[in-house]
Amino acid sequence: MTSAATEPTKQIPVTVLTGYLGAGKTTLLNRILSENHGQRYAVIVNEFGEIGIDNDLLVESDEEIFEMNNGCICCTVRGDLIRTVQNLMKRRGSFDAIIVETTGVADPAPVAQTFFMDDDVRAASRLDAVVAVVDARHVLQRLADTREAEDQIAFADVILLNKTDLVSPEELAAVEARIHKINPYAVRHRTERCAIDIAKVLDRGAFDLDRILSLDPQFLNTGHGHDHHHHGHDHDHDHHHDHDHHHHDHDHACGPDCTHEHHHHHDHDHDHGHHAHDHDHHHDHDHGHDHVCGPDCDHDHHHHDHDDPHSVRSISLRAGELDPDTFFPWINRVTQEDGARILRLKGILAFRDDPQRYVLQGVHMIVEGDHQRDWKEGEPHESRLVFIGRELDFDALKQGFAACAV
Ligand SMILES: Nc1nc2c(ncn2[C@@H]2O[C@H](COP(=O)(O)OP(=O)(O)OP(=O)(O)O)[C@@H](O)[C@H]2O)c(=O)[nH]1
Repeated sequence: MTSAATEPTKQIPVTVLTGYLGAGKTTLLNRILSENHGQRYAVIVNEFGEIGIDNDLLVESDEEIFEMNNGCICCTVRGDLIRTVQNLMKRRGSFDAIIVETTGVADPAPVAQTFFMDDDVRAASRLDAVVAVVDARHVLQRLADTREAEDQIAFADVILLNKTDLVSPEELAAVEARIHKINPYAVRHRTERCAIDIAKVLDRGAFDLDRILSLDPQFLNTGHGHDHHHHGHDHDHDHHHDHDHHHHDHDHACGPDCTHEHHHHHDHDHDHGHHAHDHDHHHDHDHGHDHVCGPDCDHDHHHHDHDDPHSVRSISLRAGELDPDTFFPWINRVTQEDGARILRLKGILAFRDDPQRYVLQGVHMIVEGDHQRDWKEGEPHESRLVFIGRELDFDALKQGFAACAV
């Protein structure tokens, strides 16, 4: 094990975990956190959507989890990420490696760039690999209707072709061929539920700056536009947004009317060795739909243009206890009828007379759920459900969910 005390100049390896919504990033992270590998990881998670469900879906572990909960990744990820990493660097020696889980709709390039932009961060850390988890079942669809899915694959050093159980061998071969065409350089592994030897994912020393510069000559050039159109592949995407990530400064602040909430890292109490993940979110969660920056916000909203009905948006619903006899028929109907538009759904649910928390997860029409753990003493029996998708009927979802409350 490495510690800053013995090797002060050792750079901390950073793994950036990417992959589209629902591909299996959290599943992989949970494997990493559960495995007995003798390493200590600092994990930074960033999620799309306002209520901190992802953190609740992580296994309880000794690891420290820093959550950057920004509904709109394009606004704040880099400033927040730099601050988070800078803070981490002050406590070097208490962990061996950093894992950054990006939100499913993120282009991984700005996240990776962060580790080259800031001098302190660059001196203290080294980008080890960009690992992309790919949903074998849905990836062809995603490549057709988003550009982030392709960016994620193009930037990856290691690709886990996951959910192999949901496709036929022929479909799998077609998906592999497509991925190879986008990125012939990445090491590919086929996985089911991200089952893989962790050594194949972490500490690979795989990030290849030369290759990235050939994809994106501006990668290190933080003052200029970040032009992704260099992949040299024959994709026919309609690039309707301009990828000028670099207009942001590192430390930009939103305008006075911006309703974003910043600084959401919950530094899980480290003094007790084992952290009670009490998820004490000190930000209020009263957002309804995705918040929108104010008129003075100078951010580029290319990732999700809030006015574009086709862009990816999320809604967070809350209720108390639910009646399972109403809820399950409703959610089945919603996912069957609207499944095509639902990129992702996640819920932590309280059912009437049920001593356990129930976790519900879905990607399009595939939905699964299970009890997670007992409700803790004094923990409010609250239900939270997040939908992320395109052209969702927010009012209908709201009403439908409300009707399931006891
Ligand atoms: N059938 C099947 N389901 C899987 C596999 N891997 C993950 N899942 C399920 O797919 C859903 C999404 O997995 P997550 O690990 O939460 O995906 P994610 O990429 O973290 O999702 P976001 O954070 O929302 O982007 C969950 O219900 C998983 O249980 C797999 O190999 N096969």
